Amino acid sequence: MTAPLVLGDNRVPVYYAGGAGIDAFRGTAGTTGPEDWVGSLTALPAAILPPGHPADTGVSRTERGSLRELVAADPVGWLGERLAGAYGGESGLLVKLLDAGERLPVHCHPSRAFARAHLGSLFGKTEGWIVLAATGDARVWLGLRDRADRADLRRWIADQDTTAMLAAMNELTVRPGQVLYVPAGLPHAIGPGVMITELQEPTSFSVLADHTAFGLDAGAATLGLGWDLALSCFDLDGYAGRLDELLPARRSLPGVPGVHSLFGPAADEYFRAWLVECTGAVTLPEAGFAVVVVTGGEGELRWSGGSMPVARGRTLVVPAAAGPLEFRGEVAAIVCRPPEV
Ligand SMILES: O=P(O)(O)OC[C@H]1O[C@](O)(CO)[C@@H](O)[C@@H]1O
Repeated sequence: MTAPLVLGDNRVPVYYAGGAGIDAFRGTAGTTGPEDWVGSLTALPAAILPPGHPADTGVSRTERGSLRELVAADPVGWLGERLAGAYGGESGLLVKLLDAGERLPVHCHPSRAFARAHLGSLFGKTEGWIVLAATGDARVWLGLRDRADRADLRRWIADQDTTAMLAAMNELTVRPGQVLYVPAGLPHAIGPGVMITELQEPTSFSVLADHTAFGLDAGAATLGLGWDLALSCFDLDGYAGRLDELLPARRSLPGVPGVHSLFGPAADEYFRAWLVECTGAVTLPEAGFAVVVVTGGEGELRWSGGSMPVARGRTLVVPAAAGPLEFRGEVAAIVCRPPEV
C-alpha cells in the first residue's frame, strides 16, 4: 500500500452533545455526535461502548477495509521500520475532530507512568488541540490559576461543585487557528461552540472531577480506581504565570517554507502537528505515517506514484510507503504525525 486513503466520517458514541460543526466541515449531513476519530487504529474500550455497537467502534474504515487490519497486514509499509517496532504495531497517535455542543466535564488524563503502573497501558493521554472553529464567546478552561491542594479538589468533587472548579481554572477565549497543549494531569474543560482537531495518545482514559451532571458515577469517573488513587492523576500546580507552556508558539521548520510545527518540543514524544500553508508547492520534510486534515482552500496532494485533489473538509490517512508528501495549489492542512521514536 503506497497511496493515501480518503477517510469518511467515523463518529463514535460518547455521552456529551455536539457534532453539527463536523457536518459543516465535512459537507455531510445526517450524522450525529461530537467526535469523529480520524485515521484511527484505536477502538472505544468495551467498558464505555454502548450496546449494539461493534467491538471495533472507533477504528477507521477505509475503502480497503478496517485500517487496523490494513496496518496489521503491513506494519512496516504503513508505519515505517522504526515506528512499527516501537509500540507493537500501534501508531501511538489518535486524531479526532471534536465539536462540543455543550461544556465538557472538568477532567484530566493519566500520564504514561500512571497508565503503566495502574492501567496496564503503554500510553496515557496527553493531548493537543488546534481550533478549527469557534463561536464568538467560545472558551476553554485549562489548568488551575493558582496551586490548590488535594483537599480542595477532594471537596469540590465530593460536592460536585463545578462552579468552584471552573472559577479556580484559567478561562480562555479561543479563536480559529489557536493551538493549546494539554499535558497529562492538567485539569481542563472545552466549552460549547469550540471545534478542534485533537491529537492525543491513543487511549480513552479520563478522570472526571465533574461527573454526576453527565450521568456518570464515581466508578466511571475514576476508571474504576476510586478517588484516593484517581486524585493523584491531577496536576494541581498553578498555571496563571506560565500559560505560555500551554499555548505553544508555532515553530518554522528550517529549510521547509510553508510548514510550521504547531506544538513545542515537549509534545514530540506524544505527537507532532505540521501546519501546511501552501500557495504554490510545499514538500514535507520526511515520509511517515500521517493523518491529514485539510482545513482550507483546494489543491492537489502528490506522493511517490500518484496524486489526488484535496479541499477543505477532506481527511486522509497516509502510509509511510507513500514517501514525502507534496501539496500543490492554494491549500491549508494539518498533518498529524505520531510520536518521535
Ligand atoms: O470521554 P472522556 O474521556 O470523558 O473525554 C471526553 C473528551 O475530552 C477530551 O479529553 C478533550 O478534552 C477528548 O479527547 C475526549 O474524547
